[in-house]
Amino acid sequence: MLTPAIPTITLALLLGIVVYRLVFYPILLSPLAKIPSAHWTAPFSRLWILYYRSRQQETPTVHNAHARLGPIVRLAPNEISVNCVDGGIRTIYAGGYEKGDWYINVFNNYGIPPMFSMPEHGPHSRRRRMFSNIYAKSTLQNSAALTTITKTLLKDRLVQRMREMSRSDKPIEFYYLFTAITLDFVSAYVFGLANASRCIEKPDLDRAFFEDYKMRQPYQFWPQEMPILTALLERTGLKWLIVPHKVSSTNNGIEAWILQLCDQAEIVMREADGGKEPAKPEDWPTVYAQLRNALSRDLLKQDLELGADASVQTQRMTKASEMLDHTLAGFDTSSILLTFFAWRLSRPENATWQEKLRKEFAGLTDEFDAKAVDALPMLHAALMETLRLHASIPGNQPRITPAAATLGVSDHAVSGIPAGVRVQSQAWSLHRNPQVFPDPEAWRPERWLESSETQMREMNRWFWAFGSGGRMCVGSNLAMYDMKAIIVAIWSRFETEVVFDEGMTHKGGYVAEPAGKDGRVLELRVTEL
Ligand code: HEM
Repeated sequence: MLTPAIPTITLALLLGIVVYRLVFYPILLSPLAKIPSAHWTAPFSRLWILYYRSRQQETPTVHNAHARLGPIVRLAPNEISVNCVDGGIRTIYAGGYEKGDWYINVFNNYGIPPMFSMPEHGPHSRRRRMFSNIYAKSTLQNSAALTTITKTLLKDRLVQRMREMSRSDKPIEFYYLFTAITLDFVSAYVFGLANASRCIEKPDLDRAFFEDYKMRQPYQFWPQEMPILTALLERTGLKWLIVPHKVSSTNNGIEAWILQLCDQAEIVMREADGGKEPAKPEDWPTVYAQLRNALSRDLLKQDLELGADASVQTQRMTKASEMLDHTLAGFDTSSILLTFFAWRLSRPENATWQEKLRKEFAGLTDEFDAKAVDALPMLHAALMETLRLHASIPGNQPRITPAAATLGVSDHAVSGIPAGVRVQSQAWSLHRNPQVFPDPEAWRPERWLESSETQMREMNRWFWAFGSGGRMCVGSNLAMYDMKAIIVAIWSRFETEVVFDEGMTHKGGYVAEPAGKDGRVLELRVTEL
């Protein structure tokens, strides 16, 4: 008599637990239940936000949710977005919330995480300290090698290339021009000028590489948001159902290329170990060398644990993983930003800004004096305004809450948020707060020149193009250095006007390149002055 009742009771109990866990708790009892939901399904399902993530439309969708519901919104049962400084980015990012698995599921080059995706503080900050000196503003501005790199790349290569192109009377596609020059630039600092890419001299090849590189982006959704399903399909040989083979072969190609650049840099270093420094300082692989020397101090310890050969191989791949990240992060972000800068500057309504900048550049006694370029107020204002409206990483930067977190603006703060909640902020929304940036959709560099001291302080607190805290962009000074140098080189010699700009809206994902239309992005007519 008792036997049939036991499975029924067990089933009822299990059902009860499932209903409690998936419905009652998240909708009514969870501390997150106090947070307004971006969609009515958000308290019990991730499907709504996953849909927008899969279509690279998360950034505008979350932005609209904040505009409707305020600075803290719930995106899914265990996910929230926060759009404020106090109780928001200061608590989460300056407060050192950890990164979780979202980054490592994609940024795991050669199966080894670079510092960008390291989930934990300890290893991350050890690695990060290795780079603080070579990316410091004063190091960059005082580096004779970097000055030579800048002159060679801009004066000898970029300007020459633009001269040839402008003579043909055809408009120039600026997005691909910028991907080429920024890749050449960052790879020259990382690997040395002689070993760096030379894309600006062969832009068609660069375009093919870059299109392949970008083609991978929409597929990052799967490992990042659905890691278990992706791993399962990978194990059963069915991953091609969600990620085409071409994505893996492109990834392998990029990894092979960076490994080759690392091996070339290693030869330079070994020669230097043997007393033969490169004849030209600009050929020194600055970033590679820094990491190599710092890591080699750990080598002895690893030798004991792994055996000498295995540890040499691990170090080789560790260096390649880190260098791949710096090279790709460096050129992708800067080229997006420069493209939006060129667009804004070349539009008829901003013609006066082109004039103002040209006048400012004419006052330079040496266009390659990095300190003087950095101090130009109009250039700085125009770049800051472009970073505000067109941040290259405007999308969510997820972190994981510690236990008993409190988030949100003081009188509406939500406390008792449990550990393990995915929390994120986005530059797109922080940069469009009308109280801080009046008329937020307008490109008005004047706001960085004419605002009161109090207003300027507030603008700087909300400015988040490079993130903040211990995980803030390590290359922000290099980015400002190379973008400013490129702008001066171009607009002190050429005038630009828009021919085609129908593609100049942002994609809505984590990295937000221009959407483009029919393979065209931003075509400008260029006239040499
Ligand atoms: C306009 C140019 C750039 C922008 C807007 C930008 C933006 C950012 C942002 C927002 C982050 C934090 C991302 C997150 O936590 O999800 C980041 C991190 C990073 N960026 Fe940049 N970046 C730029 C240029 C560069 C350059 C030139 C380099 C070259 C070295 C670089 C290397 C890195 C690295 C290695 C990290 C990870 C830092 C860490 O985890 O400690 N970035 N960047």
